[in-house]
Amino acid sequence: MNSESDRTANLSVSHQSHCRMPTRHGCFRMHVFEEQGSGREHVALVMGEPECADAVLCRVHSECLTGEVLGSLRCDCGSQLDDAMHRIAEAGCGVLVYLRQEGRGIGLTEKIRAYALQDEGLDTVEANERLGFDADLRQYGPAAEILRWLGVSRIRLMTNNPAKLAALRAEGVEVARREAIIADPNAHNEGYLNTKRLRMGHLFEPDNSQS
Ligand SMILES: Nc1nc2c(ncn2[C@@H]2O[C@H](COP(=O)(O)OP(=O)(O)OP(=O)(O)O)[C@@H](O)[C@H]2O)c(=O)[nH]1
Ligand SMILES: [Zn+2]
Repeated sequence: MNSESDRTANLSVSHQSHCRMPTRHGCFRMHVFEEQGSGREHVALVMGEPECADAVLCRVHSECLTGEVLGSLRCDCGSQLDDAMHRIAEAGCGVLVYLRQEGRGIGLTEKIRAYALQDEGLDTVEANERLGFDADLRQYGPAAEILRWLGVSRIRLMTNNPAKLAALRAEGVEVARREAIIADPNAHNEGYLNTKRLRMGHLFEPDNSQS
């Protein structure tokens, strides 16, 4: 790992605090980072010694209060988060970066407005556009900085989202491999998952791939 001053030069996130975090998946180290400007508090959950490992198992996950806290079945976020933590614990080493960019970056209020529009028949992309937003406003610079702070440069990324893969690579993270992270569909999220596949290019085949 680089020195503290090397690791914090020109960063838009700054490390705030850390602790031991026992979970039902195992015991992680939890780090909190504050993003300058927005004040968003991003999280990293770390298991093992990822700075010593090659191609660290990694999930970069965006906040979804409804799916993760309330058990909403409108999306697949809750089960993806669970699966990612389980897989990192099974590997004994890995990093979960949890980014506070709710609703693909539009925030909770607007996401719930978008859900209401989806109940009227719009799909998830159309609903964002009707509200005056692009389909996806998320940024992955903070995730790349957090990984660098942790001393992680090469990862195996658990995702189905090729845009996330490309964005992390553009931010300087070396993604050695993509690993699929597929949740079981249900009657409430089938349409959403289809839109992600057809309009947002998400890959839902179980095979892992290089790209
Ligand atoms: N605006 C909006 N955001 C949504 C909607 N459903 C889920 N989200 C948000 O979408 C984000 C998760 O994005 P997903 O597209 O499900 O997954 P991903 O992280 O891009 O891709 P994976 O790595 O494959 O999971 C979270 O921030 C959710 O709050 C929706 O209908 N509208
Ligand atoms: Zn969700």
